[in-house]
Amino acid sequence: SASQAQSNALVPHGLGVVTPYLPPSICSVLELIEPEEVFSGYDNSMPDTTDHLLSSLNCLAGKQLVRMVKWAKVLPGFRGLPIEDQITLIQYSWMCMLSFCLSWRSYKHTNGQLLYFAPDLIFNEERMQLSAMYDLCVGMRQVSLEFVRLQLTYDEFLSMKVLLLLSTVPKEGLKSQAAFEEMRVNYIKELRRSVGKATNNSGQTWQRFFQLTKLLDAMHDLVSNLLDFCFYTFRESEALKVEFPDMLVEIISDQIPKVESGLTHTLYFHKK
Ligand SMILES: Cc1noc(COc2cccc(F)c2F)c1-c1ccc(CNS(=O)(=O)C2(C)CC2)cc1
Repeated sequence: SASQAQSNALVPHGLGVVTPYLPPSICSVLELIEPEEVFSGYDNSMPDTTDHLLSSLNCLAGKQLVRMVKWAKVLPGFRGLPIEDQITLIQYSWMCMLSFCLSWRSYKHTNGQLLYFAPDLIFNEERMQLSAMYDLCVGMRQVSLEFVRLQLTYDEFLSMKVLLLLSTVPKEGLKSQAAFEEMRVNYIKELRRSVGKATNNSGQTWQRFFQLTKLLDAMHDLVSNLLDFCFYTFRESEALKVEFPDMLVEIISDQIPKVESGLTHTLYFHKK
């Protein structure tokens, strides 16, 4: 059996004492491949204007997307999916992933008080008002405050983030639905392990797992409003003087027709 093979795969070293070889755990790989924080390059000396704020958010999103694609390519199990499915999953989940990472940074750096888009682009109440998406910012801050209430751990965050990558699929199914479902089940197990660690495998484990999967479901409702705002801003970008980097233009142009013709399907953990 695999575990027998594992225990036989003893690694001899200098002292003649052998230690059993154990492959790195999934959560240690997720910690290793997590991208560094990105600076937005926002010119904080300039007065805040709506178009300057939104254009800077877009520039930041473009940089974060480049890192997200690099991250996905080394994400355990993702490379095994057909390239078309890899592209589809990133295209459908990018807003959800960026938002979830925003919530984590806001939780870690500001305890859910501010929206920590980047070290040089932090939204306080005033910038949220000026951004023309106050309600969306408040919604995001609520997610951050939920992380504070739950004292979300890094390992729980990392496995939840992979589950968000694997939560929006084409209605007609992926090219390799079986490979996708196997990967998704593995990361649900990984989340379960992270929750077990966070609760010392007490009776609280299942209650916490329930709360975290409820939180994942809630992300989709917020993100669908964000996407509406995104598509509107994208269509009116000339008139609104909001710049979109090429990376974003490409991904949004592809995504709009699919979302608006109802071709996407979100996998919820709980019934509505
Ligand atoms: C970067 C980045 N870090 O998190 C997020 C997502 O979270 C939110 C983004 C804005 C307001 C919120 F309340 C959010 F929660 C992004 C991000 C930035 C730009 C775009 C595309 N542009 S856009 O039209 O959607 C817009 C938002 C600039 C107006 C998409 C994501």
